Amino acid sequence: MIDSSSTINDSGGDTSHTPNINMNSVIRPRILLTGLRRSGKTSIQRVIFTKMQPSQTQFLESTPHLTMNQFSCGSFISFQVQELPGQLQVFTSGHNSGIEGNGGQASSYDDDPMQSIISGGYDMERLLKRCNAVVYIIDAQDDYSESILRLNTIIQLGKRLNPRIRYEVFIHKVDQLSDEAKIETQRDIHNQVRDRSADHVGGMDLWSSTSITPNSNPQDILINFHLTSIYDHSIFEAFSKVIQKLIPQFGHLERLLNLLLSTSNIEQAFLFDVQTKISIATDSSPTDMQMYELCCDMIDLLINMSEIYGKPNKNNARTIQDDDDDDEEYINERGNLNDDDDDDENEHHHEWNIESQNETYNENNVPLNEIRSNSYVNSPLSTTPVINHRSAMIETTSEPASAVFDSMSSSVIKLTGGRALYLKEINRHLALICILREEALTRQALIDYNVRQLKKSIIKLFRLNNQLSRPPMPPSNIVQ
Ligand SMILES: Nc1nc2c(ncn2[C@@H]2O[C@H](COP(=O)(O)OP(=O)(O)OP(=O)(O)O)[C@@H](O)[C@H]2O)c(=O)[nH]1
Repeated sequence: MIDSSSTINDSGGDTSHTPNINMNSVIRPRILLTGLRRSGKTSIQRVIFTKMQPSQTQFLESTPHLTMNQFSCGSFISFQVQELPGQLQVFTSGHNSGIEGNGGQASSYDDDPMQSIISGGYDMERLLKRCNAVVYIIDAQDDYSESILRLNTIIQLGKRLNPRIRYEVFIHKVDQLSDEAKIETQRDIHNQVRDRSADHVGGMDLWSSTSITPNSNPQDILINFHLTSIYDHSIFEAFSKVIQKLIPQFGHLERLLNLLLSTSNIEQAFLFDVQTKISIATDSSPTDMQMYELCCDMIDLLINMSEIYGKPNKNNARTIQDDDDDDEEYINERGNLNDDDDDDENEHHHEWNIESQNETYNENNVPLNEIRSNSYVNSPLSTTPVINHRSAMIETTSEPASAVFDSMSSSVIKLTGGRALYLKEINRHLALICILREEALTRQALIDYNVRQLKKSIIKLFRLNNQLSRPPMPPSNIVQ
């Protein structure tokens, strides 16, 4: 996805807009991603959003400047990730409300067009005022006392400027730690952050109301700790939790999934963004990490099998303009419901029933005619990070949404141990994955029906949201 219309100023905020891109009207939560240098900030983004192999991240170079990526999943979720470089001195002594310098590294940027930003300092106050969540990365393999000090400084500043910020602390690179060491490290970091926070308020322990389970009192600090690594699914799960808390519709989605569970004899349900494998919603039961991993593997399996054995659907030949259009068609055209009935049959036979068409593809497997007519880059549906005009500050990649994930995509996998996984496409970017007992599949027609109703409800929910977030159109009879 990417919105190529905005530029960011030294504080990372939007400063200009082009009028014709829908995404500008969509609420876009901001995540400030920070931590000491080499803690793993860039690696996390690359692994989640650009499918970089974890082992490749060791060749990443240090990020010298503030970067901003904008992401969206379907027409549903859109958010910005601002990565604050680790090597910068965020707070200089005697001035704790802004970033004054760059920790003595200005000289290395003397010829850099970004110099004014670096030497002029990032406006930390503005960054914190405008962000919804701070994701703070602590390298668990390193001595983390300095990192905790810095986190605490940010928390104190944020508490004053924007008490509603959520702090999501990723205790990162735990792949090298034993299970006991992980728990011990988490406890130690939690205690240190709490103790330092208590020091700052004159010994008063705000943490009695702080949280791992955040309290609703706006004066409280909303802080959560996650054990993460790019070498397993923990980073996807942790980032999913961050995103879920920022999605205004999450409560509605959770209720819809709960309803599906209770009516269809399903144990757990996830709504996944297929491209990133971020789960944007789950039912309210506790997440089973093993099942979460199986769901991620199921997405990979389905996409890989479809790419090998499937062919792009004829329906995909039309240009990708907006999922809203797709959604409307889905709701309005009985034909699509019939397609779903075909899907059900497809599930039984595990076929990748995608019709062929004559198209030219680029190296990313994107039909060229689609690129010409409406680039994925500007599609509000794509998950692809898009570059901004201020290219020195904006990271970009161009991974298109999968050309083979469409309304025909569905699968049922029976696991050993009597359980099964059930996957169904919701829209071009979202998949519903359910975990259920194999016996529940004897009533698969009921499940299919309920899933179709769920799909319609989700599409309507987000259509409504999009309508509400768009500025009202001026009456057509007014001459401007
Ligand atoms: N073992 C392990 N190494 C990791 C993990 N995540 C990142 N790394 C490694 O940590 C190193 C630093 O990663 P980066 O992503 O460049 O760190 P950064 O925070 O962006 O660094 P700066 O740009 O300098 O602030 C790389 O060698 C990564 O391969 C992880 O989960 N486990």
